[in-house]
Amino acid sequence: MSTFQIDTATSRAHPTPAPMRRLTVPAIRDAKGKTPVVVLTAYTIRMAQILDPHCDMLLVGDSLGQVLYGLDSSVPVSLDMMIAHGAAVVRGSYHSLVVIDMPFGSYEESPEQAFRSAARILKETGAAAVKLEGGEAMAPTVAFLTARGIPVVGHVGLTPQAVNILGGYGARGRSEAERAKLIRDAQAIAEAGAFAVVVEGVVEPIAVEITRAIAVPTIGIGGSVECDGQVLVIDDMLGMFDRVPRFVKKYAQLSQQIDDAVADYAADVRARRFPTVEQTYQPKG
Ligand SMILES: Nc1nc(=O)c2c([nH]1)NC[C@@H]1CN(c3ccc(C(=O)N[C@@H](CCC(=O)O)C(=O)O)cc3)CN21
Ligand SMILES: CC(C)C(=O)C(=O)O
Ligand SMILES: [Mg+2]
Repeated sequence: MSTFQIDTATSRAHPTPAPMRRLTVPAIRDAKGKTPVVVLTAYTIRMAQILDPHCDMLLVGDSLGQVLYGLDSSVPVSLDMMIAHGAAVVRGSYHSLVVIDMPFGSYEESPEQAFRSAARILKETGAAAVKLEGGEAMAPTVAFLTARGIPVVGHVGLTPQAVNILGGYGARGRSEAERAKLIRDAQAIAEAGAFAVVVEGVVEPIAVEITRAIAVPTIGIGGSVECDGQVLVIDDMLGMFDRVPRFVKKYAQLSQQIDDAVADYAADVRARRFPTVEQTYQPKG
Protein backbone atom coordinates (compact mmCIF):
# COMPACT_ATOMS: atom_id res chain seq x y z
CA MET A 1 0.00 0.00 0.00
CA SER A 2 1.39 3.43 -0.93
CA THR A 3 2.14 5.81 1.90
CA PHE A 4 -0.52 8.20 0.66
CA GLN A 5 -3.28 5.71 0.02
CA ILE A 6 -6.38 6.67 1.95
CA ASP A 7 -7.88 3.96 4.11
CA THR A 8 -11.34 3.02 2.84
CA ALA A 9 -12.63 3.21 6.42
CA THR A 10 -12.44 7.00 6.27
CA SER A 11 -13.84 7.54 2.77
CA ARG A 12 -17.22 9.25 2.68
CA ALA A 13 -20.46 7.97 1.21
CA HIS A 14 -21.74 11.47 0.43
CA PRO A 15 -21.49 11.94 -3.34
CA THR A 16 -21.88 15.75 -3.26
CA PRO A 17 -20.14 18.39 -1.15
CA ALA A 18 -21.74 18.69 2.28
CA PRO A 19 -24.10 21.68 2.38
CA MET A 20 -23.55 22.24 6.12
CA ARG A 21 -20.19 22.53 7.84
CA ARG A 22 -19.71 20.08 10.66
CA LEU A 23 -19.94 21.57 14.15
CA THR A 24 -16.56 22.08 15.77
CA VAL A 25 -15.16 21.41 19.21
CA PRO A 26 -14.97 25.17 20.01
CA ALA A 27 -18.60 25.56 18.89
CA ILE A 28 -19.71 22.89 21.38
CA ARG A 29 -17.57 24.33 24.18
CA ASP A 30 -18.92 27.84 23.54
CA ALA A 31 -22.53 26.65 23.70
CA LYS A 32 -22.30 26.72 27.51
CA GLY A 33 -24.70 29.29 28.92
CA LYS A 34 -26.19 29.92 25.48
CA THR A 35 -27.95 26.97 23.87
CA PRO A 36 -28.63 23.40 25.06
CA VAL A 37 -26.46 20.73 23.42
CA VAL A 38 -28.45 17.90 21.78
CA VAL A 39 -26.73 14.51 21.81
CA LEU A 40 -27.83 10.97 20.95
CA THR A 41 -25.90 7.76 20.53
CA ALA A 42 -25.59 6.27 17.03
CA TYR A 43 -23.92 3.05 15.96
CA THR A 44 -24.92 2.56 12.31
CA ILE A 45 -24.91 4.61 9.12
CA ARG A 46 -28.66 4.75 8.51
CA MET A 47 -29.40 5.83 12.06
CA ALA A 48 -26.63 8.44 11.87
CA GLN A 49 -28.19 9.85 8.67
CA ILE A 50 -31.58 10.21 10.37
CA LEU A 51 -30.27 11.72 13.63
CA ASP A 52 -27.57 13.99 12.15
CA PRO A 53 -29.65 17.05 11.18
CA HIS A 54 -31.30 17.17 14.62
CA CYS A 55 -28.22 16.76 16.81
CA ASP A 56 -25.14 18.73 17.78
CA MET A 57 -23.10 15.66 18.67
CA LEU A 58 -23.47 11.98 17.79
CA LEU A 59 -21.91 9.69 20.36
CA VAL A 60 -20.72 6.27 19.25
CA GLY A 61 -21.20 4.82 22.71
CA ASP A 62 -19.64 1.64 24.06
CA SER A 63 -23.25 0.92 25.07
CA LEU A 64 -23.23 -0.77 21.65
CA GLY A 65 -21.91 -3.79 23.59
CA GLN A 66 -25.31 -4.25 25.21
CA VAL A 67 -27.47 -2.59 22.58
CA LEU A 68 -26.08 -4.26 19.43
CA TYR A 69 -24.11 -7.26 20.65
CA GLY A 70 -26.09 -8.55 23.64
CA LEU A 71 -23.12 -8.34 26.01
CA ASP A 72 -23.72 -8.10 29.77
CA SER A 73 -21.80 -4.84 30.14
CA SER A 74 -19.57 -2.50 28.14
CA VAL A 75 -16.43 -4.10 29.63
CA PRO A 76 -15.83 -6.61 26.78
CA VAL A 77 -16.18 -4.02 23.99
CA SER A 78 -13.02 -3.75 21.83
CA LEU A 79 -11.26 -0.87 20.09
CA ASP A 80 -11.92 -2.57 16.72
CA MET A 81 -15.68 -2.64 17.41
CA MET A 82 -15.66 1.08 18.27
CA ILE A 83 -13.67 1.90 15.13
CA ALA A 84 -15.92 -0.14 12.81
CA HIS A 85 -19.10 1.52 14.12
CA GLY A 86 -17.43 4.92 14.44
CA ALA A 87 -16.44 4.92 10.76
CA ALA A 88 -20.02 4.05 9.78
CA VAL A 89 -21.44 6.93 11.85
CA VAL A 90 -18.94 9.41 10.35
CA ARG A 91 -19.95 8.27 6.86
CA GLY A 92 -23.60 8.83 7.76
CA SER A 93 -23.25 12.38 9.09
CA TYR A 94 -21.98 15.75 7.99
CA HIS A 95 -23.45 18.18 10.53
CA SER A 96 -22.99 16.73 14.03
CA LEU A 97 -19.66 16.42 15.78
CA VAL A 98 -18.93 12.71 16.09
CA VAL A 99 -17.49 11.55 19.45
CA ILE A 100 -16.33 7.97 19.96
CA ASP A 101 -16.18 6.20 23.33
CA MET A 102 -12.79 4.78 24.22
CA PRO A 103 -13.55 1.21 25.32
CA PHE A 104 -12.49 -0.30 28.64
CA GLY A 105 -8.81 -1.29 28.61
CA SER A 106 -7.80 1.02 25.75
CA TYR A 107 -6.72 4.06 27.80
CA GLU A 108 -6.50 3.52 31.57
CA GLU A 109 -2.96 2.15 31.73
CA SER A 110 -1.11 5.34 30.80
CA PRO A 111 -1.48 8.60 28.89
CA GLU A 112 0.71 7.03 26.18
CA GLN A 113 -1.61 4.03 25.80
CA ALA A 114 -4.57 6.42 25.64
CA PHE A 115 -2.86 8.49 22.94
CA ARG A 116 -2.14 5.42 20.80
CA SER A 117 -5.75 4.23 21.04
CA ALA A 118 -7.27 7.67 20.50
CA ALA A 119 -5.01 8.38 17.51
CA ARG A 120 -6.15 5.11 15.91
CA ILE A 121 -9.77 6.09 16.53
CA LEU A 122 -9.41 9.51 14.90
CA LYS A 123 -7.28 8.26 11.98
CA GLU A 124 -9.41 5.22 11.14
CA THR A 125 -12.88 6.76 11.61
CA GLY A 126 -12.58 10.44 10.70
CA ALA A 127 -14.28 11.40 13.97
CA ALA A 128 -13.15 14.58 15.73
CA ALA A 129 -13.12 13.57 19.38
CA VAL A 130 -13.06 10.74 21.90
CA LYS A 131 -14.80 10.23 25.24
CA LEU A 132 -13.34 8.46 28.25
CA GLU A 133 -14.71 7.58 31.68
CA GLY A 134 -13.21 8.66 34.98
CA GLY A 135 -12.46 11.57 37.31
CA GLU A 136 -9.32 12.83 39.04
CA ALA A 137 -7.31 9.70 38.15
CA MET A 138 -7.87 10.33 34.43
CA ALA A 139 -7.13 14.10 34.49
CA PRO A 140 -3.44 13.69 33.47
CA THR A 141 -4.57 11.54 30.52
CA VAL A 142 -7.11 14.15 29.41
CA ALA A 143 -4.38 16.82 29.59
CA PHE A 144 -1.94 14.60 27.65
CA LEU A 145 -4.43 13.98 24.82
CA THR A 146 -5.67 17.56 24.48
CA ALA A 147 -2.09 18.90 24.44
CA ARG A 148 -1.46 16.56 21.47
CA GLY A 149 -4.43 17.43 19.29
CA ILE A 150 -7.07 15.02 20.53
CA PRO A 151 -10.26 16.63 21.86
CA VAL A 152 -11.73 14.77 24.83
CA VAL A 153 -15.21 14.53 26.35
CA GLY A 154 -15.17 13.41 29.99
CA HIS A 155 -17.71 11.11 31.68
CA VAL A 156 -18.26 11.16 35.45
CA GLY A 157 -20.78 9.81 37.96
CA LEU A 158 -22.22 6.44 36.97
CA THR A 159 -19.35 5.20 34.81
CA PRO A 160 -20.54 1.87 33.36
CA GLN A 161 -17.03 0.57 32.60
CA ALA A 162 -16.49 0.56 36.40
CA VAL A 163 -19.56 -1.64 37.00
CA ASN A 164 -17.36 -4.28 38.66
CA ILE A 165 -16.19 -1.70 41.23
CA LEU A 166 -19.54 0.07 41.63
CA GLY A 167 -21.47 -3.20 41.88
CA GLY A 168 -24.32 -2.08 39.64
CA TYR A 169 -25.94 0.82 37.84
CA GLY A 170 -27.46 2.67 40.81
CA ALA A 171 -27.39 6.47 41.02
CA ARG A 172 -24.29 8.10 42.52
CA GLY A 173 -23.87 10.89 45.02
CA ARG A 174 -26.25 9.96 47.83
CA SER A 175 -23.60 10.44 50.57
CA GLU A 176 -21.70 13.62 51.40
CA ALA A 177 -18.34 11.94 50.69
CA GLU A 178 -19.57 10.81 47.28
CA ARG A 179 -20.95 14.27 46.53
CA ALA A 180 -17.61 15.95 47.21
CA LYS A 181 -15.73 13.33 45.16
CA LEU A 182 -18.04 13.73 42.14
CA ILE A 183 -17.58 17.52 42.11
CA ARG A 184 -13.78 17.10 42.35
CA ASP A 185 -13.87 14.53 39.50
CA ALA A 186 -15.81 16.81 37.15
CA GLN A 187 -13.62 19.81 37.99
CA ALA A 188 -10.41 17.86 37.46
CA ILE A 189 -11.52 16.61 34.02
CA ALA A 190 -12.74 20.05 32.93
CA GLU A 191 -9.57 21.77 34.15
CA ALA A 192 -7.47 19.15 32.35
CA GLY A 193 -8.97 20.36 29.07
CA ALA A 194 -12.10 18.29 28.32
CA PHE A 195 -14.42 20.32 26.06
CA ALA A 196 -17.57 18.76 27.55
CA VAL A 197 -18.36 16.36 30.39
CA VAL A 198 -21.08 13.69 30.44
CA VAL A 199 -22.69 13.56 33.89
CA GLU A 200 -24.47 10.22 34.23
CA GLY A 201 -26.68 8.79 36.96
CA VAL A 202 -26.10 11.27 39.78
CA VAL A 203 -28.67 12.74 42.15
CA GLU A 204 -30.09 15.88 40.58
CA PRO A 205 -28.60 18.58 42.85
CA ILE A 206 -25.11 17.26 42.13
CA ALA A 207 -25.66 17.49 38.37
CA VAL A 208 -26.73 21.12 38.95
CA GLU A 209 -23.72 21.83 41.17
CA ILE A 210 -21.29 20.33 38.65
CA THR A 211 -22.91 22.34 35.84
CA ARG A 212 -22.36 25.54 37.81
CA ALA A 213 -18.82 24.57 38.87
CA ILE A 214 -17.21 23.85 35.50
CA ALA A 215 -16.56 26.11 32.50
CA VAL A 216 -17.47 23.58 29.78
CA PRO A 217 -20.90 22.08 28.93
CA THR A 218 -22.25 19.24 31.06
CA ILE A 219 -24.18 16.64 29.07
CA GLY A 220 -26.68 14.96 31.38
CA ILE A 221 -28.07 11.41 31.31
CA GLY A 222 -29.88 10.78 34.55
CA GLY A 223 -28.59 14.23 35.53
CA SER A 224 -30.68 17.41 35.52
CA VAL A 225 -32.68 19.57 33.13
CA GLU A 226 -30.19 22.27 34.17
CA CYS A 227 -27.31 20.42 32.52
CA ASP A 228 -25.96 22.24 29.46
CA GLY A 229 -27.06 19.39 27.18
CA GLN A 230 -28.68 15.96 27.27
CA VAL A 231 -27.83 12.55 25.84
CA LEU A 232 -29.82 9.30 25.58
CA VAL A 233 -29.13 5.90 24.10
CA ILE A 234 -31.04 6.00 20.79
CA ASP A 235 -32.56 2.51 21.08
CA ASP A 236 -33.84 3.36 24.59
CA MET A 237 -35.61 6.58 23.53
CA LEU A 238 -37.10 4.94 20.44
CA GLY A 239 -38.72 2.23 22.56
CA MET A 240 -36.67 -0.69 21.31
CA PHE A 241 -36.47 -2.13 24.85
CA ASP A 242 -39.22 -2.93 27.33
CA ARG A 243 -37.13 -2.26 30.44
CA VAL A 244 -35.06 0.92 30.47
CA PRO A 245 -33.38 3.01 33.20
CA ARG A 246 -35.46 5.64 35.00
CA PHE A 247 -33.71 8.46 33.14
CA VAL A 248 -35.09 7.36 29.75
CA LYS A 249 -38.08 9.04 28.15
CA LYS A 250 -39.56 6.94 25.35
CA TYR A 251 -40.34 9.10 22.32
CA ALA A 252 -41.54 6.17 20.16
CA GLN A 253 -42.56 2.52 20.48
CA LEU A 254 -40.42 1.05 17.72
CA SER A 255 -40.28 -2.50 19.03
CA GLN A 256 -44.11 -2.56 19.00
CA GLN A 257 -44.19 -1.20 15.44
CA ILE A 258 -41.65 -3.75 14.27
CA ASP A 259 -43.57 -6.54 16.00
CA ASP A 260 -46.78 -5.45 14.24
CA ALA A 261 -45.07 -5.22 10.85
CA VAL A 262 -43.41 -8.60 11.14
CA ALA A 263 -46.65 -10.24 12.32
CA ASP A 264 -48.40 -8.83 9.19
CA TYR A 265 -45.62 -10.13 6.96
CA ALA A 266 -45.66 -13.61 8.52
CA ALA A 267 -49.47 -13.79 8.14
CA ASP A 268 -49.22 -12.67 4.46
CA VAL A 269 -46.61 -15.31 3.67
CA ARG A 270 -48.60 -18.05 5.37
CA ALA A 271 -51.81 -17.00 3.58
CA ARG A 272 -49.98 -16.60 0.23
CA ARG A 273 -50.97 -12.89 0.09
CA PHE A 274 -47.35 -11.85 -0.48
CA PRO A 275 -45.85 -11.30 -3.01
CA THR A 276 -48.51 -9.92 -5.38
CA VAL A 277 -48.13 -8.80 -8.98
CA GLU A 278 -46.68 -5.54 -7.61
CA GLN A 279 -43.69 -7.27 -6.11
CA THR A 280 -42.97 -9.81 -8.88
CA TYR A 281 -41.27 -9.57 -12.29
CA GLN A 282 -43.59 -10.37 -15.22
CA PRO A 283 -42.44 -11.35 -18.73
CA LYS A 284 -42.54 -8.54 -21.34
CA GLY A 285 -45.94 -8.60 -23.08
N1 LIG B 1 -29.48 0.54 26.51
C1 LIG B 1 -28.59 1.14 27.32
N2 LIG B 1 -28.90 2.32 27.89
C2 LIG B 1 -28.02 2.94 28.71
O1 LIG B 1 -28.34 4.04 29.19
C3 LIG B 1 -26.75 2.35 28.93
C4 LIG B 1 -26.47 1.13 28.31
N3 LIG B 1 -27.39 0.54 27.52
N4 LIG B 1 -25.27 0.51 28.45
C5 LIG B 1 -24.18 1.25 29.09
C6 LIG B 1 -24.68 2.03 30.19
C7 LIG B 1 -25.24 1.22 31.35
N5 LIG B 1 -26.23 2.13 31.85
C8 LIG B 1 -27.23 1.79 32.74
C9 LIG B 1 -27.71 0.50 32.79
C10 LIG B 1 -28.74 0.16 33.65
C11 LIG B 1 -29.30 1.13 34.48
C12 LIG B 1 -30.41 0.74 35.38
O2 LIG B 1 -30.97 -0.32 35.24
N6 LIG B 1 -30.77 1.59 36.36
C13 LIG B 1 -31.87 1.31 37.24
C14 LIG B 1 -31.41 1.43 38.69
C15 LIG B 1 -30.47 0.33 39.01
C16 LIG B 1 -30.07 0.26 40.47
O3 LIG B 1 -30.58 1.05 41.29
O4 LIG B 1 -29.27 -0.61 40.80
C17 LIG B 1 -33.00 2.29 37.01
O5 LIG B 1 -34.16 1.90 37.23
O6 LIG B 1 -32.75 3.43 36.60
C18 LIG B 1 -28.81 2.43 34.41
C19 LIG B 1 -27.78 2.75 33.54
C20 LIG B 1 -26.26 3.35 31.09
N7 LIG B 1 -25.78 2.93 29.79
C1 LIG C 1 -24.85 6.78 27.56
C2 LIG C 1 -23.63 7.41 26.97
C3 LIG C 1 -23.19 8.62 27.74
C4 LIG C 1 -22.51 6.42 26.80
O1 LIG C 1 -21.44 6.54 27.34
C5 LIG C 1 -22.76 5.25 25.93
O2 LIG C 1 -23.77 5.20 25.23
O3 LIG C 1 -21.90 4.36 25.95
MG1 LIG D 1 -20.20 4.83 27.12
